[in-house]
Amino acid sequence: MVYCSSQLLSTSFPLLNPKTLKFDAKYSKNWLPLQSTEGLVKGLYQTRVLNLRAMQEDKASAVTSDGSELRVPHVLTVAGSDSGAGAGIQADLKTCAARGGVEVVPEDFVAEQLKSVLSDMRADVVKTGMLPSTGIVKILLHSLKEFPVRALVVDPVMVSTSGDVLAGPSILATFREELLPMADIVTPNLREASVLLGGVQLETVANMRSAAKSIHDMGPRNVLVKGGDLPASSDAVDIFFDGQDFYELRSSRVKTRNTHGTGCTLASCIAAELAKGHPMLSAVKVAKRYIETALDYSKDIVIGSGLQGPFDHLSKLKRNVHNAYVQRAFDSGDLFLYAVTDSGMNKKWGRSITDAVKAALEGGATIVQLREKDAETRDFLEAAKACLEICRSKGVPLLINDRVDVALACDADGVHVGQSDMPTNVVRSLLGPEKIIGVSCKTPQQAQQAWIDGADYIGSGGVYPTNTKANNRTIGIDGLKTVSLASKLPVVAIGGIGLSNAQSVMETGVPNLKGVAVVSALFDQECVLTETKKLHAVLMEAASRVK
Ligand SMILES: Cc1ncc(COP(=O)(O)OP(=O)(O)O)c(N)n1
Ligand SMILES: Cc1ncsc1CCOP(=O)(O)O
Ligand SMILES: [Mg+2]
Repeated sequence: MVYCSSQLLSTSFPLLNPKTLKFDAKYSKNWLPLQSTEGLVKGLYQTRVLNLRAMQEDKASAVTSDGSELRVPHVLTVAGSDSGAGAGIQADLKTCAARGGVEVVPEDFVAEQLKSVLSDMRADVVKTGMLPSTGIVKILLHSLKEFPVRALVVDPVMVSTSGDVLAGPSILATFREELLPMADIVTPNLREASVLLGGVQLETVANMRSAAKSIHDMGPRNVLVKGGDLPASSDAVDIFFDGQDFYELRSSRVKTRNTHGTGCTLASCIAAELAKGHPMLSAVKVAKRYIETALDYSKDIVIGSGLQGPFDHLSKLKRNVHNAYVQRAFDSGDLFLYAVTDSGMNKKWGRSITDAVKAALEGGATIVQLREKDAETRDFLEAAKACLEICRSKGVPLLINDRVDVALACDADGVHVGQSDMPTNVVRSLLGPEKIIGVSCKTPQQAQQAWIDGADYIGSGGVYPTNTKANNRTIGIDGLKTVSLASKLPVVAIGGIGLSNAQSVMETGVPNLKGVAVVSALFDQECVLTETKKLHAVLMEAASRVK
């Protein structure tokens, strides 16, 4: 058992040549001063070249030009070292580098180092991996009581993905009685869940659900039972339980031997997302998608000759090395006033797409979709790039309707697809874990499938008859309710919605109905700005009544 003693907390993609990847003090010359221009600070935030000494001097934060403090998300992991660099601290480091996070604990002063790091650098999240003795667990718990953090992520590493037993039974009682009650999330694989529960057989998804419930009874706020080893399952199914609801998280099983370190990586990714301030369920979903994407990206690489090989944590960074934009996480509140453009309507009123989008944003649109059915691909792409710049300047997500190719080409925030468009799971695999994907659903079955396929929200309608989409079946308020109740995904209502009926839509009383998507009510109008402002006011009024 070794604790990594590197001085460097994290690294950045300019340094991430896999052949030369080292965590070495010599990289400190790459340190960019934290007290600098906002642009540089943002660049730093994105590239995360963090040097321990500088971090200590600057208290892990910087001041932007508007005087606000910029906190650097910080994950401290306390885990074992894997000399093969696929699991343990090495997997944690690479995951945090890929997802944006920081960490390391020196070797022989566990208690002192925990104290010095937690007291001085204000870690947001602590993630644990292999903890070899009750002594170390107790030191950790003592430090966390003295210096509380926002979240504790416990990967109860007792049995590796390869089946090796990594922590003896002596530690089990301490895990159950002391560590788990402190955890915000615990992420056992099937074997670990079984060990925690005294050796019960876990062979089905139903078994995993009851295991998640029983482990939750031991005290952690959330439990993720990972079903990667579930026999006879074509999907990789995990069960997330937050004490109230169960969520079945599915991803396609990537056929590869390179699964070494997936457990560490998943927990590290959850920690990194929590450190960035994302809610638990969204952190877990992003982490699962990140694993799926990274496994798929590196399924064919051959490293070593063992039964399992490591995968490539930094695949996404390598693909997007020139792309400095860091997309913020999707928030269901973004669906509140969803503006969907229509090239025909803009032409009719003699305005460009960009002017239409600018006006909608000024009027209070909270998300924009470019639905340009008649546009030539090249024109669509140019318009999308221009609109994306406008939307990003306002912090509003921009989605592309139907055209995954256009979304990829301009790096849009996401895509909306319908039942006859590209399948959602394929869109997810093309866009990666972070992009926003919306799916049109008219039935409960479609809504359930949307969740399974990795959608972020559902668009449901037409709630009322519409002239905008030909031959569109109207499902009414009752249809909207049925679809919404069939899913935990947030829902936006669409179809024939405008000033006269938006309030009744919002007052349907379904908790996951988060807003309305409108085309003609905004864009088949003389003044987009005025109409958007009016609709915004109606929605605000409806929201205040619902509260
Ligand atoms: C938010 C939102 N919901 C539903 C749709 C409709 O999508 P689809 O069924 O694919 O039909 P087209 O819009 O492509 O004609 C949507 N675009 N947006
Ligand atoms: C794209 C779409 N999908 C279902 S209804 C609809 C059209 C909505 O347009 P409008 O808001 O003008 O009724
Ligand atoms: Mg479509």
